[in-house]
Amino acid sequence: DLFTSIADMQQLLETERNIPKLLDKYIHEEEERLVQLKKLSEEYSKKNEQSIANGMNDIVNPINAFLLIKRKIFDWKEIESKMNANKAGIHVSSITDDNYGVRYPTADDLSGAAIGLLRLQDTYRLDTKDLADGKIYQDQGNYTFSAKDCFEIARAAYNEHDFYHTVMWMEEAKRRMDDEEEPTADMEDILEYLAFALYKQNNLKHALKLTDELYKMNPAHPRAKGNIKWYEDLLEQEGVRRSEMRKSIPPIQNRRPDSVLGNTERTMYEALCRNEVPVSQKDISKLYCYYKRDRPFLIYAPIKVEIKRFNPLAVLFKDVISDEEVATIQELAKPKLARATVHDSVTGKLVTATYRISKSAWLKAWEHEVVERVNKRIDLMTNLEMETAEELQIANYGIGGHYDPHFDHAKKEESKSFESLGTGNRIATVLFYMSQPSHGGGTVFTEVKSTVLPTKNDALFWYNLYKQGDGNPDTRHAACPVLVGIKWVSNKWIHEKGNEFRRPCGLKSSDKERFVGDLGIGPEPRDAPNLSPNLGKDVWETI
Ligand SMILES: O=C(O)CCC(=O)C(=O)O
Ligand SMILES: [Fe+2]
Repeated sequence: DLFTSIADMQQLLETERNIPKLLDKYIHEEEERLVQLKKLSEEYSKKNEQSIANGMNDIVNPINAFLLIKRKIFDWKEIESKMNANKAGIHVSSITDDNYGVRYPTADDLSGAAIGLLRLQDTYRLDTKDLADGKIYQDQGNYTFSAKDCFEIARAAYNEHDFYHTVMWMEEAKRRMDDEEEPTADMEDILEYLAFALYKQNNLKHALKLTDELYKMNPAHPRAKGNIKWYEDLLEQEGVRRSEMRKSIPPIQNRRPDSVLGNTERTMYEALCRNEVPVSQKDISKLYCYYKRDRPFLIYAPIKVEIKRFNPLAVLFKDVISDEEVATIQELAKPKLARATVHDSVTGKLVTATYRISKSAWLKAWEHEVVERVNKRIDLMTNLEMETAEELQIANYGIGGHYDPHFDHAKKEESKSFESLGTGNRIATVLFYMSQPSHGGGTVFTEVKSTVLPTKNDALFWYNLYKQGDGNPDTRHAACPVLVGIKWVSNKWIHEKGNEFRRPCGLKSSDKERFVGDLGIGPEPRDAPNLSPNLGKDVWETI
């Protein structure tokens, strides 16, 4: 599953660069082999001339006949092995082998990329023709789709029983075919698939019309005639008279399936991803920024905090990871990137799922000083315990890569999820943005309707659990599919254990912080320098 990460795609480009070299080597070897074969052929024809000159003598004499047969066998063996000694296999496998840096894409990768593209189309409401013209919003790409490309996308949808997109893309393939001087796709295939998808949408008359067209185009088509009869029979069963079957044909009405349209969370997720959900001025007016200075180290190097929303509190730590640190972390993660997994809520085991498409890797503090440094910084940012936190997780999202709405914490009924860690539930999440995709890839909160667009070098933070310990359902969130650009993030999931004094318990779910590090005893940083009461009163004067 190459399509799950951009990092792998970049490696694929590297591999691509090696292909001409490899081809040249192969051609050279083949040329040598052909020279040898040519020599053999010349020797052979010389021998032939001789036996013709000898005439019947060679055959009627038993000794000669024996020698002739023997020679033929051995001569031929040599020729045969030279002919078969084509080294293509070795060269091909060196490109397609898993161990050649990166796996070469397969048909599955192509359909995965196609499905990713369809997800983008739905989420960002992209027009099929625009997309096929290589246009995404204002960005005009360098490439356009041929009829065949559209056909392949439609076929990927068809294989997923997604007839809504099958119709959309087969129609586009058909339109493009009409404009192509040298047709890239097969109109008969398009018509057959399109007809079947329309039948699945209960548009039988239109399916019949297209199949009639197919039959007219090629009366010898292996299935056209049978399909016509099949569609006619189905129409008959619906009570349509034969004389009516080809009249008042309904137009193609391609609506997104109700299963999607009726899903309010999905609809909200997509609207948030498009950043279309307005936030009230009243809510915005309560937000503010402050310098976090409540730790001795931070008095000299305060952290800039931007409160993004309250209830649940979500903040953005500004400029908390440098470009160099990001680059180091990416390099450390690249060789380890593997398709992201999720906890199976029943077994607690890690499994892959279509609702989370990205590649991820875990980095341990001892692997590099940068990782250790970042972990220490998270302590300063959040005031929470790092000993019991999970290792740093690095994620890289590819075409259409996303993570559907979910909770980071385990719900009550999922008690197994973090059992093996023995550190309790995920009390809070830190999400570093290590790149800035130019379109899409936001982090959205579906219950409280907030969108946060990634800003490189910043880290988003929120508490998943109430101070009282229960999971906060308002933290439900998702990663929007990346539309244009690359999305790299790092996650740090902080656990309950060890935070008993760092984040003291509350009694009710309404007991909550107003800002990060709020112990309920100091003034709010909006009104006062954010100095910890534990630092002593005269600290401010000393700096
Ligand atoms: O990448 C994002 O924006 C969010 C990722 C996320 O929610 C997760 O990995 O749990
Ligand atoms: Fe998450």
